[in-house]
Amino acid sequence: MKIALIQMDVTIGEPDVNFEKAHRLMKQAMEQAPDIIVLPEMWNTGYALEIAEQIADIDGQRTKELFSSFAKENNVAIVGGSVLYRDSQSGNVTNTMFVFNEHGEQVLRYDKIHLFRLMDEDKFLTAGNTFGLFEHQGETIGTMICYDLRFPQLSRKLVNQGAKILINAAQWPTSRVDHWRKLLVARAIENQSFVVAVNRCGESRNTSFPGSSMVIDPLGEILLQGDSSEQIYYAEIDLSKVDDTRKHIPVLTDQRLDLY
Ligand SMILES: NC(=O)CCC(=O)C(=O)O
Repeated sequence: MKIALIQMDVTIGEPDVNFEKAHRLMKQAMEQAPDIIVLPEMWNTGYALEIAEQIADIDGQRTKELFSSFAKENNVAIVGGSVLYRDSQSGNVTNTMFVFNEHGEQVLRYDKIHLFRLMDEDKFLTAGNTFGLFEHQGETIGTMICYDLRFPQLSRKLVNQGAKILINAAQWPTSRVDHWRKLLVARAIENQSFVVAVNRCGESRNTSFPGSSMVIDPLGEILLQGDSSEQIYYAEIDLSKVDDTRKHIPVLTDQRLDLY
């Protein structure tokens, strides 16, 4: 399975600029014919949460149109990072990931379940209540958005439901990049899963973002470590490595779910 990681800079509060860029980078990513494209967190607007009502994608219309047509035309699945989304009925604003399969069909909507207070998400956004899981080429993939990474219970839940790859889409600042790297490796080792993590790069409102997108294998080996520039990275994933690792040390089988 070949995965393209789109590590993009995001222009805060400017959906038109970000849509144009995401589309351009997605087209560029197709030059190496990936099976899946992954975008970072809230790539449509950045954290301009105080004007969320004006700039959020209403009912995800624009995002869904782009992903559906692109996926179908290019025969590629899209894990759409996340977008700032506004529901036209309830008015609720969410940090929402859409996944489209290679036929252009939506296969997942996941609203971030852990809102990050340090960046005021709790003041402006509504948290989701469901999990990020979808099937691709007969395999189960689990998804998380940024801060979700700090909750090992969530990734274990996704893995217990069959995930062999955990994807995290993020806007994780440079000041805590050390946590980012260590937690990603920990999630891969403890769950004996591939971890594919796509972070934004660049700077917004005096906060810098390190890029540092990563791909880690089920033994915790780092297969890809991004730098801080706008880039598309590629990783080939051999899922038999997950089965081999889980056979060698059967952590999932040995869980005491009767006790915890
Ligand atoms: N966008 C986020 O959820 C950021 C999470 C973060 O920075 C962290 O330290 O956790």
